[in-house]
Amino acid sequence: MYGVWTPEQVRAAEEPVLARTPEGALMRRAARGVAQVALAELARRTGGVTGRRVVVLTGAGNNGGDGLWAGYELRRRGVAVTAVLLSPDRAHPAGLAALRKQKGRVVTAVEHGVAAVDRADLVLDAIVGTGASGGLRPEAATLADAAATAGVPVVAVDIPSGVDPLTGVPGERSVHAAATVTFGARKPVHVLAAPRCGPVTLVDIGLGPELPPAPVTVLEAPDVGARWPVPAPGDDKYTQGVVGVAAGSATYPGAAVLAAGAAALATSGMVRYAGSAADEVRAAWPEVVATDTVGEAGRVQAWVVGPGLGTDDAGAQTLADVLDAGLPVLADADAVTLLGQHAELREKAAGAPVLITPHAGEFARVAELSDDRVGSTRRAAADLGVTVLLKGNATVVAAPDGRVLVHPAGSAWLATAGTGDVLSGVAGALLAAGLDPWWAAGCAAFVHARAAEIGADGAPVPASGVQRALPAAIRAVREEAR
Ligand SMILES: NC(=O)C1=CN([C@@H]2O[C@H](COP(=O)(O)OP(=O)(O)OC[C@H]3O[C@@H](n4cnc5c(N)ncnc54)[C@H](OP(=O)(O)O)[C@@H]3O)[C@@H](O)[C@H]2O)[C@@H](O)CC1
Ligand SMILES: [K+]
Repeated sequence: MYGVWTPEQVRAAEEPVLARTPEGALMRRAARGVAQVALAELARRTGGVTGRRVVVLTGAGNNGGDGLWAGYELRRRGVAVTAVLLSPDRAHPAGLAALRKQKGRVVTAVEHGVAAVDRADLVLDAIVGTGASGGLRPEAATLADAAATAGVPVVAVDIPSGVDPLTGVPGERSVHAAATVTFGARKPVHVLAAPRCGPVTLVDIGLGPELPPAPVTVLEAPDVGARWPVPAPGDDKYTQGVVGVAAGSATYPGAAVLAAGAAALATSGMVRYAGSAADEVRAAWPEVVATDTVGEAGRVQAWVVGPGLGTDDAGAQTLADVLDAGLPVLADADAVTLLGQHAELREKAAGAPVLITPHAGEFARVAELSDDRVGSTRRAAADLGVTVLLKGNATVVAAPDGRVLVHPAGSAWLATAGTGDVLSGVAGALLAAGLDPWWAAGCAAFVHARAAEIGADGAPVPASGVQRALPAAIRAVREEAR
């Protein structure tokens, strides 16, 4: 796992390090990291570096300074470097002088910049970094658009300019980077807007000891694989955790089949189903023990409730029954809507080991959702007293105690109907196996995304295909944990 820090925390950590290092040393280190990545990209894409053309889009702040110093490093390796200065009077003086001394070309008129970008092999985006506010200004946007139109790859310095460093929300016009080089610590934009950043390289500038505990964690395959519940020699079907699934209806049996099947594939204990889609569930998953009501279901260690449940009185009663059982609960879809509608259900859930898994629309029924998805999810978890998993391009999970994780989107394959039902079955199975809701949510989101990638394999995949790929995904993360 690795941590993510806010731009403010990174700036605070930089201060003491800047104070004890010679002037400019941090920036030089950052710039060398940028140059290394740029050289590797040039070599990979064009087969060489000498004489290749790199354009540095240069803003007025220290991000522009990084770019100019990176340009200087590239000149020393024989690269033809042109810096386009967006604020000529405020360009970083030492960086500019160094680049000029190495005979780098410097232009200030936007049309000259556009012409240079058109002919470039690579563009360095040093327009703006953590000091950004709002989308790109018109001149910067014209240059970024020119790179996109000409199909010239962009390496972003620290962050893709025009994308909010804290929320990852792109401004109206912003940079699409092929790769990003960041310094000191990863920032939220790198995981919330991963597709905008491309692969992110982290350059160590010695901030480690100055950083507070990470406010946001990102899980990696070994974290998930090591925690995935598998039977030990003494286990039987009960000791591994029995999942109860209260989902689906005669009108929507599919949700029940997807959730119950996913639960059956996620861990090897036992799955019980309670609801009006019992026949369909039995037909698809003969190993699932199906009954009509929660009361008849027999003992379980955790409940999955909500997908396809309906939001009428019967649905509310089912949710109340499940919450009254005093077991870990995964509440998704209609169960989230019901929590939004009924204060007494929210009271039952508060403080219990409950995980809710809303998409943005459902989230807005239980809490306020702003552009700051991490902040919104953290607040919702604290206010509701339950763990919250907010679905979306990047998944955000927050526990009431303040722990937050983000699962960066690797692909968009999961944006299809029914995949949420699969996720709920997987997360419910992990709750039944004894994982705490935050870990259950993080591990389920990880494996779910991996299953989508495996299932898709370059072509759209329906939810049942994601479900079928679960064993391969679990196998892969367990393998990576070895
Ligand atoms: N501290 C250090 O030693 C180290 C710092 N490091 C580097 O410094 C970066 C932070 O530098 P920073 O604080 O100078 O701010 P920065 O991101 O360059 O932006 C400010 C400038 O951008 C402008 N601007 C704002 N919004 C804009 C927009 N939407 N579109 C266009 N322009 C916009 C704004 O203009 P103004 O509002 O003043 O007119 C202002 O001039 C950090 O990301 C990292 O790269 C590394 O070298 C490691 C060592
Ligand atoms: K940038």
